[in-house]
Amino acid sequence: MRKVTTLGQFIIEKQADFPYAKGELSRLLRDIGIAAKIVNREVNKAGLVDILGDNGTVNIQGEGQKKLDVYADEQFISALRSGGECCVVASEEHDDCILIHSEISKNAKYIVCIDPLDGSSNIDVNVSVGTIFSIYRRATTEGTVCLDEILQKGIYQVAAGYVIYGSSTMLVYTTGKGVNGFTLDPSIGEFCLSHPDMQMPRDGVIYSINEGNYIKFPQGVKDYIKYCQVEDKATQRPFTSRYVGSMVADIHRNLIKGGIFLYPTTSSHPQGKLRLMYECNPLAFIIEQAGGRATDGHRRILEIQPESLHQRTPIFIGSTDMVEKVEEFIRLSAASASGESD
Ligand SMILES: O=P(O)(O)OC[C@H]1O[C@](O)(COP(=O)(O)O)[C@@H](O)[C@@H]1O
Ligand SMILES: [Mg+2]
Ligand SMILES: [Mg+2]
Repeated sequence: MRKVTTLGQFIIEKQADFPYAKGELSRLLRDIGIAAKIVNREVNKAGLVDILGDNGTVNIQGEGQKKLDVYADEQFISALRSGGECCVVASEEHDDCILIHSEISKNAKYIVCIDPLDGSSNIDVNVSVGTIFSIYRRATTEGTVCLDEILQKGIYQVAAGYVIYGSSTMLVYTTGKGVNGFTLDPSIGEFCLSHPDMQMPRDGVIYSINEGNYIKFPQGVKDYIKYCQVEDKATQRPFTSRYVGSMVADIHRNLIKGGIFLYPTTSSHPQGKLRLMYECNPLAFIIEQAGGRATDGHRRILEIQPESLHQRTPIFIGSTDMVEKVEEFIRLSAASASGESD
């Protein structure tokens, strides 16, 4: 009989890894798990409840909000508000951060940055979507939290994770001591440990990029895509192109099978499309903890100093050998471009 370890049990067990832990982070992760179950319940029957389609509102990114974006946002914020361990939330769906003022959270020291529903373009077509979260700790609980305390480099995350609402629903997270995956067992309503100590293969044969933007990509990225498509048995090329269009789903597949996900700058997104605080930092923390690599083409995503809540960054994330290869192409193309100008 397979031993069942629920997320709650696992979190408590792992608390021992942190001698000074008082259970606050454990309770915060518990609250996120609860909201994920509620969102999962609606996602699973999305066509039967009024949760598909546009919400008729636009977020600060200028993107039309889907009903499920707003619903998921409300569920996570309400769970964090009633849990008492979170003092502020920075969400993709809100221009400014949301201060949590309540009696139970007056000593709360955790900052949560969240993409409540990732892969919005896939909601209405029953393709995997997700939730991404990143957690920081305040240095003090004195006074009201200010923006500088939120705009911390990714290296200072105390935990990060994602939920994938796919053929099964999983929650994958790290607290800086490895990556573990839990699958929701609907029959007991619990996330159960199914993927202990996840390790990302050092190399892979899957590349994941929206090639529809090809002409808008920097030369180094175009060269890398050509490299992936060349016939070469020794290096198992041509590689396989896979792109779900939900970052969580593309990253999760590559975490298990090996591969690289690329979202470079494009002429329509000169800073890149994906958001540093609640998409790139948390997924970079997970992938690095699983033995992979995550950069903006030049430096670690986790070393980028954030300047604003919704700032974007180019991202190259996945199996270390593959990310190093695309960085090499980016360097070479920059070198030859500068060589041209001399
Ligand atoms: O349609 P594109 O330009 O390929 O972008 C897809 C990317 O945009 C996203 O949908 C952005 O995330 P949101 O859905 O949370 O806004 C990512 O999940 C995905 O990787
Ligand atoms: Mg997203
Ligand atoms: Mg989103």
